[in-house]
Amino acid sequence: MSSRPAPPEPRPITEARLLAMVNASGDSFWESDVERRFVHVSDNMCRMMGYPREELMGRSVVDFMTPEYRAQIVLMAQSRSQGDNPLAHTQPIRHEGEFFRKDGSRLWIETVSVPVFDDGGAHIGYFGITRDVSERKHAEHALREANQRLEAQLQRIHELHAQMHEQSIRDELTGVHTRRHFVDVAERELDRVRRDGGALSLVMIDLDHFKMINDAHGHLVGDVALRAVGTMLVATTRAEDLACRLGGEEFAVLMTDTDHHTALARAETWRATLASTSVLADGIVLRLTASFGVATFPSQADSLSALLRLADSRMYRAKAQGRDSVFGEASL
Ligand SMILES: Nc1nc2c(ncn2[C@@H]2O[C@H](COP(=O)(O)OP(=O)(O)OP(=O)(O)O)[C@@H](O)[C@H]2O)c(=O)[nH]1
Repeated sequence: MSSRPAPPEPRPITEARLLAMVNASGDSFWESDVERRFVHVSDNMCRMMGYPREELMGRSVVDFMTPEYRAQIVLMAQSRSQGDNPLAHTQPIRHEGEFFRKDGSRLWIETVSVPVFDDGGAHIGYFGITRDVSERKHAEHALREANQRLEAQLQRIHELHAQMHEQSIRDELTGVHTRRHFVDVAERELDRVRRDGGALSLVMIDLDHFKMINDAHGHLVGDVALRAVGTMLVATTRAEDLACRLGGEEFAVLMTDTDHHTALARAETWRATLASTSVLADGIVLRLTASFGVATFPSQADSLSALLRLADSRMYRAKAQGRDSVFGEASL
């Protein structure tokens, strides 16, 4: 039977072995006086900084910091000295920043430092462990950049989405809204009036003798005229109004919170504007007029279809009485 080997003798830790252990950890170790001038730097510290030991000894750790890092350290020192915690100066502090290496390159490091006191309790300097965190910092930077790119792409997608939506509800030729969008919004607005009270009005607009323009000058000239009407409506309607092209040379404007009297006056303004404006198309000067029918919800019609029918019939009354005019209830 073999006897068990005797247990090893406990070894007291010596400074040399302690340093070997610190070096084996891969971290860098240093000690400074109260002015933060190095009084000891480990092999790893020299390697990491790219300096021979003799060029580091006696220099202040602050000399190697980038200006941003220095500013951060000054701020930290200020906030610690302003604090009322008497233990503040005995606590370890952790900070991150960039050092300049001997070859001028920058190195991201993380440092934990603690104040050092002599046996009599006098503050004699600092002890620090410093670690190269460049890889993590570069990864964080790359991640931040990737996030920023992603956010920019998302923003662009939102913009395109909004642009596509805007295009889908706009009539391509005239720039006013499409009939479908008009019906959606109008139904919602009628519901709102049913719920909250008030009134809204609809103006139906039909260009006069438009066929003659097409026949005399061609469809493209007719298109220019339609575009001019659209531009005039977009420019002269309020943000809360909804101008649309119902089809062909027929337009409509839905006016929220507008009584019949006001709607008639607004329609008269559009009639006069159109009649006094010349449109230049392909070298031809066109004079346009239109007939307007005005109807108001809920006093004159109880649904959207009834409102459209009433405005349409009044628009035909305006045509019948000689065109270039506005017809509404007050005209009866
Ligand atoms: N250029 C062009 N013409 C269009 C468009 N849509 C409809 N039209 C024309 O608009 C004209 C409408 O004519 P009509 O409905 O007879 O009415 P009008 O000539 O305006 O006469 P009144 O309405 O009675 O004053 C037709 O010639 C259609 O071809 C379009 O998108 N572009």
